[in-house]
Amino acid sequence: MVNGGDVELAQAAVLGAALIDESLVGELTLKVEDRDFATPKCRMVYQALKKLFLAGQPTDPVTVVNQLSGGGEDGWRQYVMWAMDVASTAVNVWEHVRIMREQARLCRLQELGGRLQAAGSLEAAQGYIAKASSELVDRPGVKYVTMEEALQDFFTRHHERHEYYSWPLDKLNDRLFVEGGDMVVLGGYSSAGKTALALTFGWYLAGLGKRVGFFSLETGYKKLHDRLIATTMRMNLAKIKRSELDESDYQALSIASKRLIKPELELIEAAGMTVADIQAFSLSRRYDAIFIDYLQLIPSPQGRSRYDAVTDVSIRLHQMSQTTGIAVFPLSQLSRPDKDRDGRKAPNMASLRESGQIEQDADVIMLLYKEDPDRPDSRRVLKIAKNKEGEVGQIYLTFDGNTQTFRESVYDAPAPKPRSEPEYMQVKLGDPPPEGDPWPQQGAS
Ligand SMILES: Nc1ncnc2c1ncn2[C@@H]1O[C@H](COP(=O)(O)OP(=O)(O)OP(=O)(O)O)[C@@H](O)[C@H]1O
Repeated sequence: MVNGGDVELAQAAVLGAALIDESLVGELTLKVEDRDFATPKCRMVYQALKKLFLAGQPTDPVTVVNQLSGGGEDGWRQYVMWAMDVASTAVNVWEHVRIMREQARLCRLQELGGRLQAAGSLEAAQGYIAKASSELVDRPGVKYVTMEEALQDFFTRHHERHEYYSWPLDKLNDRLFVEGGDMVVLGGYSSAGKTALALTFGWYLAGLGKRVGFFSLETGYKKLHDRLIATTMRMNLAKIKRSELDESDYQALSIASKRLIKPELELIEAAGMTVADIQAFSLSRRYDAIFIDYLQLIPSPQGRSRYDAVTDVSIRLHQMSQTTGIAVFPLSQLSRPDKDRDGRKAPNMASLRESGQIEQDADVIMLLYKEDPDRPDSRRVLKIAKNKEGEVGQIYLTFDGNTQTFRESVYDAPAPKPRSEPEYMQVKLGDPPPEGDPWPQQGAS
């Protein structure tokens, strides 16, 4: 038999850790089920924590005791204090979760054993044995559905129009079916405008009511916010940078201030953050979508080579999107292509720098590049290079660097390739005139 005192100890250590370190609660709610707590009392505390967390309220000891006791004093305070005492720190919480889960499973098996002993028929005994075997193979976190459950879920899901993430570009709305749990990579060469475009996307999603985190591993929040003001207010970025705003600018900002502070977009200075840090922070801030600028800057413990490190980060980001249900938008640098004869070779998925793993993990890959690499004001091409749920293709965008603003180009086709010299000049001196001379001499019949 599992010792009752030991069982309660591991559970109390887990609950105590969550009470000591509030940032753990999000991850616990995803990884720990109610049934992992064998004791009803511990389960109640866990349910109270979850309820508060999901309602966006604090999960500190005072709030939790209040939630449990409904304002009246009935012993919960002593229990909560004791649990925090048992844990003392949150450092070993995942080891305690493992012990607690094993003990809970053993308790369930022992209970089934008792029922088996008292079974009144062979059929009932077989039922208990089947349950016990599924307890033994059942792994926490493995989700599975039968065809019957899947069909029921299908009807529920498609009864109403499914809401996918929206984009500020109509042509993306036509092609992409992105939802929570997807990983969408935005790749581009340096200065192509990845950050500017990602900020535009993040701002737009936040405006639609999503909670969005923008993790920048390369830029401070002030620079990002200057850009956001330029694009949302259509103000000249250089003017903002030089602090040359005039009276009318301040007036416009003051009129727009409500609109500027409403979106739930947060800018995070994330230099040095690992994927685990980003995940824990995102869960504690309850983000629906996160942008990460940019993937190659995320440190990895698997740092033997750049290839290993980037591969590891990509796998972890993918796991994070899948296990948390957060839509993850990592930005990625591209390696320079060999130019083709026109000097315009477009990037492809192989250009995603340093690891082919990114290509494997992403649900959608968009690549942003200048149509004419030699012109700063060139149109941008947004190439949908991978789209698991829809069509690939490309979209032409104009980019106004002054206001950091992207728009769909009216001319929806590649620009004509420049010719180094007019065709007629390419006829070498001494060659016979081309047939059907398109530039006949004046007066010739
Ligand atoms: N005041 C300005 N006027 C015009 N263009 C500007 C101004 N400030 C920045 N730009 C342009 O805006 C673009 C911003 O690019 P952005 O930083 O978003 O690119 P990126 O792809 O994220 O690059 P990196 O990977 O180097 O961070 C650049 O092309 C830059 O030249």
